[in-house]
Amino acid sequence: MSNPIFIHEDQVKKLLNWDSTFDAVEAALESVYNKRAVQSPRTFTQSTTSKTLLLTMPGHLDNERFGALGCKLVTVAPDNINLEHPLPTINAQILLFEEATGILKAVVGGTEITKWRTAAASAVATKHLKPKEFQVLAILGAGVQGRIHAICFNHFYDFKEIRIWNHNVHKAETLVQELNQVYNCQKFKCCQSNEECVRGADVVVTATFAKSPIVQKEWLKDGVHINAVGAGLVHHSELSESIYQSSHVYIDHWAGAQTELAGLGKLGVEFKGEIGGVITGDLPPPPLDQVTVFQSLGMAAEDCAMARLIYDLFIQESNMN
Ligand SMILES: NC(=O)c1ccc[n+]([C@@H]2O[C@H](COP(=O)([O-])OP(=O)(O)OC[C@H]3O[C@@H](n4cnc5c(N)ncnc54)[C@H](O)[C@@H]3O)[C@@H](O)[C@H]2O)c1
Ligand SMILES: O=C(O)[C@@H]1CCCCN1
Repeated sequence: MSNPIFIHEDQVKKLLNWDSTFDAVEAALESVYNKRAVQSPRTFTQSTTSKTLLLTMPGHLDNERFGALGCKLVTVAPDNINLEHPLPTINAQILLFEEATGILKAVVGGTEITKWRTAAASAVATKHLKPKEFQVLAILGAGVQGRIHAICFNHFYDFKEIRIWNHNVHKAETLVQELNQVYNCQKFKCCQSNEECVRGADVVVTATFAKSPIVQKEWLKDGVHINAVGAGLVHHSELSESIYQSSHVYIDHWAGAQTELAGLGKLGVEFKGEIGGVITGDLPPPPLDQVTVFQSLGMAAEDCAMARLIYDLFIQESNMN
């Protein structure tokens, strides 16, 4: 019996690319809708001696290119950001099993994967819910997810302006400076307020730990698409109740939404369906002038698909050397 291989974060980073990530995440979302994926409910274990939360996310995906049996172990430690030498808030590992024997075949660094697949899920949802060209992107939150969404959406779209706001403005300023330098442009702009950031935007991304709404309905342009990323058991409050009640809200998976977004159900919010149904064409996207929301929770199937992708690329590369 061979030992599992370890694919470390720095190796994962070198193997990741946006187009394959997009394909893997799209396949995962579609497979969940088509019942070709199994995702047992994720568990949440709260440390009693710190703010750290440990989640287990088991899943199986039946897909020729991205099929896998795995489990992501992921921690959320919001105070990591305040350390003298800040660490990422979200850290993960993905265990990948041989399907027939159940033997552990790889431990794949899951922190970069979590970053990339979450931004890619927003890009997949945006593409299918609003198939058109955009001018202005607004990103609320300049943390790990805010940054990777800016990079991902800049890769897939030709935005004229990408605005970034953070409740601690200095962080948004630093990120904007970095991105304008990396891409040798001036399209990244720092906003002093969330309202200034959102007004007139065609696409909005919320990626914060906000515990009260940071986007109000009256700021929204007709036909805007919102990717609400910071959500889950802990809170689901980045958008005002009236946005949830008046727009077309899609989710990544029903089972997760029923438990982790039960609060929205109690407010009378009706989800239009899983984004996978829009990908397959079973659910037609709403008219382009309607406000759409992709309420992202994150799924084990996405992580399994990504771990399989990275595993295959790693083996391919090892065989060439
Ligand atoms: N849907 C998914 O699949 C998925 C995946 C990963 C992360 N997330 C969620 O995305 C969010 C951001 O994660 P991250 O990794 O970027 O974290 P991060 O710590 O790197 O960034 C969080 C940002 O939110 C800001 N923030 C903190 N408290 C705030 C508040 N009260 N109001 C407004 N802004 C506030 C911080 O200044 C920081 O810039 C979290 O809610 C996380 O749970 C979702
Ligand atoms: O789907 C995920 O991987 C993350 C884990 C942390 C909480 C939010 N969702």
